[in-house]
Amino acid sequence: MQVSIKSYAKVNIFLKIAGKREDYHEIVSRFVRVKSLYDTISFIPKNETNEFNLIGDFGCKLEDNSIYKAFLQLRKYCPKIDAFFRVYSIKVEKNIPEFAGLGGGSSNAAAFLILANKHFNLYYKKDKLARIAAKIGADVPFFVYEYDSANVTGIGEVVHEFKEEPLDIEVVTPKDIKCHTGKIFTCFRDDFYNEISKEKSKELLSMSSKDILNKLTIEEANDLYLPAITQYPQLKEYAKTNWFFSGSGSSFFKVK
Ligand SMILES: C[C@](O)(CO)[C@H](O)COP(=O)(O)OP(=O)(O)OC[C@H]1O[C@@H](n2ccc(N)nc2=O)[C@H](O)[C@@H]1O
Ligand SMILES: Nc1ncnc2c1ncn2[C@@H]1O[C@H](COP(=O)(O)OP(=O)(O)OP(=O)(O)O)[C@@H](O)[C@H]1O
Repeated sequence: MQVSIKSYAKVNIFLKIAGKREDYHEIVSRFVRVKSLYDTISFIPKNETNEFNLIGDFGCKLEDNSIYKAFLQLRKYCPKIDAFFRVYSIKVEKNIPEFAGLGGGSSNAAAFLILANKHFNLYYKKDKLARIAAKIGADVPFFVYEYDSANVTGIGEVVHEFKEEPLDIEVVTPKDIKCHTGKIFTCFRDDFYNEISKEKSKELLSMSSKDILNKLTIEEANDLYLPAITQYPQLKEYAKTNWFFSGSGSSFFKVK
């Protein structure tokens, strides 16, 4: 029986804004998993609390943890998991930095859903898991599909695999800069708002990640880069030739 799973980080090869939806923004993006950077999530048969018990180095309260949110969502469909997680704990070996644009929290939630789906023999198809995932966070459906590379649109709920050669990605995360996604989107909305055209979206979604990175500058590839350096000017010290910016930051990446 499988009791542990790798929970990979992602980078956004490009990230453009296509519109607004209530407090959120619709995105057009290529997500690529970083195979060298992952957390490990395990179900372990020891829990002295008789409550849901999450062990790991997190910077947030249990109620805010994406894994706990995933548990609450899944429990609606499968109440028996409640009794199981009073006896078992969830242990997370955390390597993906937080507030880094690498989707760590979202990846952990998806990994929990995938592992639970196997462990409890639920046989939920990916589309059903992705619908549950969308209730937890914008980036969670991408991670549920386990694609190495995918085009992601809507608020993150539309995920299509993009078949391309595997990419070896190097990531640098500034240690002292924690980028708050909401703050950066607000800055984008107030001072940088611009929507990508349908033609440009189509073009980018059809290009390989390597071609996109050869063609675009860091500012062109990621609409959140200028708002991010406006909010966190220290980021500029990390901007180097041929490096790109992931999500709402703070991580930079390049393809090796
Ligand atoms: C920008 C990306 O990193 C791209 O991968 C993600 O879409 C961000 O996803 P995330 O960190 O899971 O973001 P959330 O925690 O859901 O949202 C934090 C805040 O960012 C803003 N937000 C987030 C995602 C989105 N598509 N539009 C937004 O405007 C919202 O104000 C939201 O309240
Ligand atoms: N399982 C988790 N692992 C890491 N952070 C989590 C988790 N659950 C909730 N969080 C919280 O989510 C917030 C953002 O962290 P996270 O690493 O998910 O996002 P991020 O680096 O901004 O990624 P992205 O913007 O690409 O989604 C922080 O407040 C963090 O404490």
